[in-house]
Amino acid sequence: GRAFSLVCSEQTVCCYLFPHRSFSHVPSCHPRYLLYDVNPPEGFNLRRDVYIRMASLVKTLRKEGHDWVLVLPPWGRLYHWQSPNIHQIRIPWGAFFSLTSLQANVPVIEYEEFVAENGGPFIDQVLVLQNYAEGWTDGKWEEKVDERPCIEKLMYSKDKQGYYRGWFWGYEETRARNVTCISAQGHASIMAPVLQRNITAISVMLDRAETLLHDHYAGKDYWDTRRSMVFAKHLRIIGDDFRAKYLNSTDDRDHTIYSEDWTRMKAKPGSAKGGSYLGVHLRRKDFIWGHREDVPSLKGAVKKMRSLMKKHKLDKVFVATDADDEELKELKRLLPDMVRYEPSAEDLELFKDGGVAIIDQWICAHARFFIGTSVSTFSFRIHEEREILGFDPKTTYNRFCGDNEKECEQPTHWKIVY
Ligand SMILES: C[C@@H]1O[C@H](OP(=O)(O)OP(=O)(O)OC[C@H]2O[C@@H](n3cnc4c(=O)[nH]c(N)nc43)[C@H](O)[C@@H]2O)[C@@H](O)[C@H](O)[C@@H]1O
Repeated sequence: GRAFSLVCSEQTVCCYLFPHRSFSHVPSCHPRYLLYDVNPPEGFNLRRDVYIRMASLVKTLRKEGHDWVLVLPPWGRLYHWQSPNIHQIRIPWGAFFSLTSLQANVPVIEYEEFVAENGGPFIDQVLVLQNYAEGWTDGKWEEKVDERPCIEKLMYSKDKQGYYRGWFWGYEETRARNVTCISAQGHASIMAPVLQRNITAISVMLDRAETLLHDHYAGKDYWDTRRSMVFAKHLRIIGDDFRAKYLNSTDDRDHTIYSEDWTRMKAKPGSAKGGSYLGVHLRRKDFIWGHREDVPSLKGAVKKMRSLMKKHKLDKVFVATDADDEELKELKRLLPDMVRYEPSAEDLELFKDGGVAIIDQWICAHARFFIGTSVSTFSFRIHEEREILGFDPKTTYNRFCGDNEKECEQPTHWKIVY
């Protein structure tokens, strides 16, 4: 009321007295926190894509002069991370990515830092994003966002104290003060006015954040964020050692010098030569269960690998795959000379399934020639990594074709915008 307005006429006094409140008539005392989560079945590499959308939203909010910080959603409970007996929840981003690199793009903090700064595990407002129940009106696409009744059953429930409990990345003590549903159709930054209007909430979480589209796919902002997603150094070292030991590949020899500081990394397209091996990402499991037309049989894939090795005069092949034991046995029989990164039990425990996936991606990214799997985001992230390293696009944007696929369209080349 009026008393507040009088005391709070100056920002310093106001923030000292009421550190956790925002006021419309003075600049915010506190940064505001944007948290987010993604639909549970989505995998690691699609989640990396959603991060780019959220970073873009935070940039938009900050451009408008508001102090927002992005809170990194801890990794865990991923459907594809099935290695038994290892603890795979509440994994901080620092286990997989270089935090200083991320921070050079947009202010980010780990979830546990948020809890410490925020004075407890409370999220003021959860907005569950959903589509419009009525679909597109008149079949016309338009950007819009509105508070609407929840279409699906809420994954949050109210406790006795009136707080909402939910998954919250495996942090059982985390609670939300309020949960509402929002129908949203459009790019990530359509949320900016909604977040700004809702001025009393210091922390806002967008659930089902994948509902929002990229602000500008493959534009400068996209690439800045993508380039800032530098893999954690301890994982790159494992990948580099493996390359040197089993694939005779080093950065000096193969012209893949990497700068820790991504803002200085600007390799000329075609400058990278890559190690003298064929890099392969062969996605199996849920990609073959549906008998998809664009995914090859093991026999078909091996035939293609052999022909590429011959064509590019490569005597080694490195294979990254999520094939199950039975398929792996078959693959070893068909391709006895393939090289794979197979972590020891200790390494798996240390790096987890996510770290092992990154090591596989890093090794594929340094191959002289790469071939991946149709529409797999795992393969797409390798394309981007190779683009950053400066490979000729011809050696990167390749995918396997299904055994009976008629029109086997190859992946699109997305050039970096610096
Ligand atoms: C059908 C869709 O497929 C999408 O998968 P897709 O884009 O390939 O790629 P991702 O979103 O990364 O999900 C696939 C996951 O499977 C494991 N995986 C796949 N290939 C490899 C590999 O070569 N090496 C290692 N170490 N691990 C691999 C890894 O955990 C990876 O994150 C999913 O994101 C969606 O949830 C959905 O299931």
